[in-house]
Amino acid sequence: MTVPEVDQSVAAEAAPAPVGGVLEGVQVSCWFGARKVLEGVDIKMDAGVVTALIGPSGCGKSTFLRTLNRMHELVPIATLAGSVLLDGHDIYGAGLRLTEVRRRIGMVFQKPNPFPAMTIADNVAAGLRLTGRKVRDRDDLVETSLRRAGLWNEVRNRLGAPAGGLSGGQQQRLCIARSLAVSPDVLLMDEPCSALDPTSTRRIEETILELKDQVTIVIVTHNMQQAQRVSQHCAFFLAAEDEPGRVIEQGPTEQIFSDPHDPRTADYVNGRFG
Ligand SMILES: Nc1ncnc2c1ncn2[C@@H]1O[C@H](COP(=O)(O)OP(=O)(O)OP(=O)(O)O)[C@@H](O)[C@H]1O
Repeated sequence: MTVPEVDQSVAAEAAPAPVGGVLEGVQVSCWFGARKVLEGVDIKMDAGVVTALIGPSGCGKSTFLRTLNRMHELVPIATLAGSVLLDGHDIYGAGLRLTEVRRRIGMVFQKPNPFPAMTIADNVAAGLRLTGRKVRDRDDLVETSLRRAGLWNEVRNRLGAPAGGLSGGQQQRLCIARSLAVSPDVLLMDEPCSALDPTSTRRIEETILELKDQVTIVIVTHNMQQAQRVSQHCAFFLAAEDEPGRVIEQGPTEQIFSDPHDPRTADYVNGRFG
């Protein structure tokens, strides 16, 4: 029996275009007080692509991530140069309000941070209140968001129970659902699995891959296997002694891991330091 060939052009046409924002850091430099910690970072984070930020501790990955939804400025001594564009509009410019920036560019943190005494359903809807959004069918939004975060089947019968009763991995997926409920264009994830066991980690990674074409994802990770499993674009950050961090190399994840151009990238991805 012959196996029919797949017409790639038809398959490509049939696949829906990825949804999500295009986020671009342009010559981003950061300071804490007089200390410069990041130098001239240029990274384009495309829709339909998971971008991984990798590099040893202290090289500025989280700082860069926090510039991407204006969380960097929450630190009183923090300053920034350069620009961050969301679909071509500067998120630091006058045209975009801060609440709109934070709605369109969500963040998931290292440690799951649901409101523990609040119900599971209320946690999902909490972002609506914070961003001043109204929805016609709250129950539908709760279900859709939990489904997108891969948590629905596990919690559908206890939506009124407190979120504090969920496992760590479930709490992290609840936080992802809470972020998704306000329809962000971009989801920033700062080591989202570092507090989780391997099974929960795999579940989050599956969720990331399921969401890839629905929202642009940028993830900071120390786990090289994770970067390879979930990302398609990868940027390697490094800070030399007493120097600010910078991007040494970036490109398709496969190339960064199999054929890095810079010997420092090769040393890092092969575990020779960091
Ligand atoms: N709130 C802050 N005040 C002063 N310095 C800070 C602050 N946050 C970060 N830094 C400094 O900025 C530099 C970059 O830190 P950052 O957390 O961005 O690095 P990182 O690559 O994300 O590290 P890790 O992988 O350990 O999280 C470090 O030298 C750090 O000490």
